[in-house]
Amino acid sequence: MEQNELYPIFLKVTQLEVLIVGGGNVGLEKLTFLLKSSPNAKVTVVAPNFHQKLIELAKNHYVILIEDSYKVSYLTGKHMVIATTDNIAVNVEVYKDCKDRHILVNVADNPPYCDFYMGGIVTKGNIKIAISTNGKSPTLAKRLRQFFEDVLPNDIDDLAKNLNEFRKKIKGDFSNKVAEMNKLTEKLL
Ligand SMILES: C[C@@]1(CC(=O)O)C2=NC(=C\c3[nH]c(c(CCC(=O)O)c3CC(=O)O)Cc3[nH]c(c(CC(=O)O)c3CCC(=O)O)/C=C3\N/C(=C\2)[C@@H](CCC(=O)O)[C@]3(C)CC(=O)O)/[C@H]1CCC(=O)O
Ligand SMILES: NC(=O)c1ccc[n+]([C@@H]2O[C@H](COP(=O)([O-])OP(=O)(O)OC[C@H]3O[C@@H](n4cnc5c(N)ncnc54)[C@H](O)[C@@H]3O)[C@@H](O)[C@H]2O)c1
Repeated sequence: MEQNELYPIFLKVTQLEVLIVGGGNVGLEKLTFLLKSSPNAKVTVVAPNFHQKLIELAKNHYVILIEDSYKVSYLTGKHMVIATTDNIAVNVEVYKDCKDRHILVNVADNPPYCDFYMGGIVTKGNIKIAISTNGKSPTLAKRLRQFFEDVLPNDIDDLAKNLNEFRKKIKGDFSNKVAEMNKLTEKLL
């Protein structure tokens, strides 16, 4: 069976600088899901025109809008870039500029021009699940996200917090804590 070899990491986007190039439908979609997962993410969006809903969304978050066409200088200080313009040549230019500077880049909806994919994301308090279909079906990623949002109980967060409290109370060294935590959670599955 073909295996998904992508390596998921959970980025602290409050202490990273994210740039979105293009502010249309796709830019809005990517920003919406980024902020749904990470409402305090620091994001800059550069485009000559912005979708009205993107302007509204930016107002309530740490999002800076720059009304301009893409220029390489906008990459300065950025860790991660998502290109969403309707101009393929511009998206490829962004991709190449980022590769030259070792900046992680995603050309939305264009898998060969992605260092990383955006995933379907489920958040319940401290618990977060990220879903990838290896780029095979974004629609399936969306459906799986909806499924897990529905079936994961809201009090899963209480469980995480209680286990955190319990761990603090266990006496002994690290290996003793591991053994106690495993014994307590044995029946969870
Ligand atoms: C998960 C999600 C996250 C997000 O966007 O933040 C996401 N796409 C979402 C929705 C969605 N996007 C599209 C449709 C219509 C489906 C269709 O047309 O078939 C729908 C469904 C809908 O809207 O209902 C269009 C589309 N997307 C890609 C292609 C190209 C291709 O498939 O080859 C095309 C066709 C473009 C064209 O026709 O030209 C590619 C990518 N989209 C990814 C992520 C990455 C793979 C993730 C994975 O591994 O599964 C990847 C590879 C790169 C990337 O963009 O990072 C978000 C759901 C969020 C949620 O609901 O939770
Ligand atoms: N709309 C969709 O759901 C969808 C789905 C799949 C693929 N696509 C493709 O994705 C691309 C973008 O689609 P869209 O619907 O977001 O388009 P759009 O027209 O809504 O938005 C394009 C955005 O890119 C900006 N832009 C154009 N040139 C730029 C430049 N030089 N620098 C910075 N920003 C620039 C525009 O100002 C605008 O904000 C298109 O190529 C489209 O074919 C769209």
